[in-house]
Amino acid sequence: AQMGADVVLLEGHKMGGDCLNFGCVPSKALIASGKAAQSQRHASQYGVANGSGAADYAATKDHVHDVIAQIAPVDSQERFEGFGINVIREYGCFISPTEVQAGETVITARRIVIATGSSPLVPPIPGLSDVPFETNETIFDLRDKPEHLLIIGGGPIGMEMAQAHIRLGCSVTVIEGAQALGKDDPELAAVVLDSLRAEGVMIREQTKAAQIKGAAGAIEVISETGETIAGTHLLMAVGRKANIDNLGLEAGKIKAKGNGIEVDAGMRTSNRKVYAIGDVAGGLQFTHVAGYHAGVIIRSMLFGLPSKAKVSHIPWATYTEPELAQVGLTEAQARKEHGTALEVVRFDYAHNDRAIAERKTTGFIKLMVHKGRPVGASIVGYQADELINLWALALANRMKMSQIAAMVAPYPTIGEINKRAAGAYYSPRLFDNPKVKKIVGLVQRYIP
Ligand SMILES: Cc1cc2nc3c(=O)[nH]c(=O)nc-3n(C[C@H](O)[C@H](O)[C@H](O)COP(=O)(O)OP(=O)(O)OC[C@H]3O[C@@H](n4cnc5c(N)ncnc54)[C@H](O)[C@@H]3O)c2cc1C
Ligand SMILES: NC(=O)c1ccc[n+]([C@@H]2O[C@H](COP(=O)([O-])OP(=O)(O)OC[C@H]3O[C@@H](n4cnc5c(N)ncnc54)[C@H](O)[C@@H]3O)[C@@H](O)[C@H]2O)c1
Repeated sequence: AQMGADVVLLEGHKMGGDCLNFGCVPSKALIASGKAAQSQRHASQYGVANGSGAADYAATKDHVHDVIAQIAPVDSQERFEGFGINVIREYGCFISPTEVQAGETVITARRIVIATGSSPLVPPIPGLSDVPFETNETIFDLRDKPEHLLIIGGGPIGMEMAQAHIRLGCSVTVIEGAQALGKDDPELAAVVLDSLRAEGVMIREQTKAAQIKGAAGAIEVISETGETIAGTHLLMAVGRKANIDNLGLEAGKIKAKGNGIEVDAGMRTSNRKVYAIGDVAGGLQFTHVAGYHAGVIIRSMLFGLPSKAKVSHIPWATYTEPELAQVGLTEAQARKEHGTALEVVRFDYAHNDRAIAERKTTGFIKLMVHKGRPVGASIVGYQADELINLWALALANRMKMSQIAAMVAPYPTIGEINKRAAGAYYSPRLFDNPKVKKIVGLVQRYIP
C-alpha cells in the first residue's frame, strides 16, 4: 500500500496474528517474568542477598497482556487503514481462482497472498479429547498456577515454556517422543537441557505419549512403553498445523502439500496469481521468515522482478537460558556437504571477560568454515540470540572470515566472542605456521 498498490487485508481473528497474541510476544514476556524470579534467587553470587523469587502467576499474565497491548498498535486495524488499506475483519475463502469471499464481500484481485499462519497441532492421541489441555492459544490466559505442568513436546515451545514455568514455581515434566530441541545441533542442545534439568525440569526423551487419562487437576500421560507420568495440567506443544481448512483451495485451484500450501522458489502457488508465505507455506515457521517471504514477493508482485526465497541464511533462536541459536549449516550438515574441506572452530564463553564478570560462562560458539567463508554458526550461551545476528549478516552476504576478523569489538562485550571465534580460525594459520616464523625471523634480522 505504501508503494501505491490497492490492498485489501482480511483478518478473521486478532490483528497481529499468532506472534503477537499467542506466540513470540507472550512467550518472551513470560520468559522475562521467569528470568526476574530466577535472578532474585541467584543474587548472592553478585554480593546481593538472595530473594525468594516468589511469583504471582496471575500477575505474570497481567504483565504478558500489558506487553501485548504495548505492541498491538503497530499491528492494529487503525494503523493499516492509515496506510489506505481496506481492512475487513472476516475469514477469507476462495470462490474462484481470482475471487475471495469474506463475509458478504467478494473481492476480485490481480494478486492474492495467503498468509493464514498455523495452529497448534492436536494429534489424535487416545483420551486427549476427554481431558482439559492447554495450547499456545490458551496458556497465556491461564491465571491459576499449575502445580505440576506436563508438557508433551520438547521443541522450542515446550522448552521455553518449561523453563518459564519452573522459574515461576511450578513443577514441570517434558515428555518428548524423540530428542528434545531435536532441530538444533545435539551438542549445543545438550547444554540447554542440562541447564533446565539443573533447575529441576524433568525431561523425558524417547518417551512418546500414547494415551492420556484423567480430569482437571489430575492428568496422566501414558507412554508407548506403558509408563504413567502424572501432573495437574497439560500443555500440548507437538508442532503446528497449517491453516488451510476452509480456505476454498480447490475453488482457487491451489494445491496443498504436506504441512502447507505448495509453493515454488518465488513463493507462488499452483495458481500463478496466488502466493503463500509464512507458516502456511510449510517451511521454517518463524516470524522473521514470514517477514522475509513478504519482502521476496513484494519484489515480484509490485515490480515484476524475479525473486526467490532462500533458507541458507535464515537464523533462529530458542529463548531459554542459556539461549540457543543457529544460522546456516550445523556441524553435521556441513560435514556432509563439505567433507574434509570443512573447518570447525570453537570459542568458549569461559574465556570472555564480560561473561566472567556477569557469571554467565556456560556455553560456546561453533563456526563451520569452508574455503575461508562461514557456512554455519551455532551458539549456546548468554545472549546467543543476539550474537547470531553477526553470522546472519555474514552468511546473507557471503562474507569472508577475514572481514569478521577485521572488525574491532568494544571490550568487554559478549560480542567479542564472535571476533575471538574468527580469531580462532586464524590462530593456527599464524601461530603454528613455520613459514610465518621464518618470515618474522628474517624481518627481525634485516629491518633496522
Ligand atoms: C508459543 C510460540 C512462540 C513462538 N515464538 C517465536 C519466536 O520467538 N520467534 C519467531 O520468529 N517465531 C516464533 N513463533 C512462530 C511465529 O509465531 C510464527 O512463525 C508466525 O506467527 C507466523 O506468521 P504468519 O504471518 O505466517 O502467521 P500468523 O501470525 O499465524 O498470522 C496468520 C493470521 O491469519 C489469520 N487467518 C487465518 N485464516 C484466515 C482466513 N481464512 N482469512 C483471514 N484471516 C485468516 C489468523 O487469524 C492470523 O491472525 C512462535 C510460535 C508460538 C506458537
Ligand atoms: N524461539 C522461537 O523462535 C520459537 C519458539 C516457539 C515456537 N517456535 C516455532 O513454532 C514451531 C512449533 O513449535 P513446537 O515446539 O510446537 O514444535 P516442534 O515441531 O519444534 O517440536 C515438537 C516436538 O514434539 C515431539 N512430539 C510429537 N508428538 C509427540 C508425542 N506423541 N509424544 C511426545 N512427543 C511428541 C516431537 O518429537 C518434537 O520434538 C517451531 O518449529 C518454531 O518454528 C519458534
